[in-house]
Amino acid sequence: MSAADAVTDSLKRMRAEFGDVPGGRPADYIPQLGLADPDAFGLALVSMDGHRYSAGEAEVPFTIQSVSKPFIYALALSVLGLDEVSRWVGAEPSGDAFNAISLEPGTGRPANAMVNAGAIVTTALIPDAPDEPAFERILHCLGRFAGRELDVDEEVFTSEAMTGDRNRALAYLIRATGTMPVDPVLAVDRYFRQCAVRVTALDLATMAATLAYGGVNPVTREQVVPAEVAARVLAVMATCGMYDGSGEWLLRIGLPAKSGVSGGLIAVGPARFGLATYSPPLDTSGNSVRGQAALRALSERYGLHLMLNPALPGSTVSLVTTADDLPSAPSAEHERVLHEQVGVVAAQGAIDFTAAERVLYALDESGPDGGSVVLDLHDVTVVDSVALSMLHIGLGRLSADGRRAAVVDPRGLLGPTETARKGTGQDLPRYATREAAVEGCAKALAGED
Ligand SMILES: NC(=O)CC[C@H](N)C(=O)O
Repeated sequence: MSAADAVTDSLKRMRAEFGDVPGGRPADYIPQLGLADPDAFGLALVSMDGHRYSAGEAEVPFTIQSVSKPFIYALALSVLGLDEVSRWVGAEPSGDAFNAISLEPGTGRPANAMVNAGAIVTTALIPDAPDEPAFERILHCLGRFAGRELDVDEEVFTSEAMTGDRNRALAYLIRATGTMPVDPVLAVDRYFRQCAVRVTALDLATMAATLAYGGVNPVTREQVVPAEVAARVLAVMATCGMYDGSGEWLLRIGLPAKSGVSGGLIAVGPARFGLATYSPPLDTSGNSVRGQAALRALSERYGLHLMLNPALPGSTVSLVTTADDLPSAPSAEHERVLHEQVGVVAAQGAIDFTAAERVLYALDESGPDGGSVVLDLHDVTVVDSVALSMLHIGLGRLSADGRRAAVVDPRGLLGPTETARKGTGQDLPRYATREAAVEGCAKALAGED
């Protein structure tokens, strides 16, 4: 037993609670999928630290089917860029079933890359690399998202190839509108292979977590796609990932998601977690019945809705002071200066745009006008590039207003002094400890007095 088993326990509870939700049946239009065990039910969660939790049949292999679509869209965006991909595939919810003929009037572009029409085109857009044919590239990309080498279930592939006339027809129709980059037969063959790649719920949760973590696989730590690509894929998943049920899903569950006809389902909590379920019985839209029920309950009970972001007061600035908590000074005069004129702002954790605004506001509130302020970054773990330039500009403005600033920056988070100088127009004194910084400010003030 370990403390983190509490997370596993909640997945197990979901499995017990929703394991016999009735309704739905495994897809059988691909005959091989009809053989799936309808009672298999696996759940998995992967955190941004790469911690993996699972319950039930989370390591039972099944074919990825449409859950591959966001990842191949990610590959296409990384290789070709958004503008080029958008010439071929749109990003509007189709409001139609996954296998609908949803082509944009006028251009003939498929509505989005999450429905079959758009996914077939997206797959067809992936070019051969000098050392890797297109399908190998697709397979490797899926494997990097999953953090292990994946393979193709040849039986499912053959089963779909023999019965997939609707997708073949779709591909021909797209070619007729002029938006199919390769031969339709080749495109569909590659797409069927991609759909037949074998994964487990744990793999899918890792793949979802990679999208959540800005394109970095949190288990292997590999940057699989750039952060901007991951963000765009999540945007399309949020609006189009659940086919004609996408709006309702975003409304109620509030997580970018993608389902597949073999019973896989992923949901992404950006910067928080990747979730996946596997349960073959599907509703009429082609989404896993139990998977949806479990994810809905998880989202509601644990407050995971994307738009539900209660701000955490006190999470960035841990101290704003003008006089308290300062070390005693060697002389009475020194102490007076210290207490009256040196403020301290201590920040903690990761500093992004939102956190930087809090820090800058606290700097203004701290200390008297004309006094000094010490910005203590000792407990700050990371400053992103946006926050970095905000801090430099803010500190520069302080000194332009006649307030002396010093920073406690033992790990050099504000960058080399030269960079800081360029940003702030001043030589910002750096100290290793808060005591030294306060002392330094007080001495400087006393010297000026
Ligand atoms: N929604 C899905 O998972 C569909 C994938 C399946 N291979 C098809 O094209 O029909």
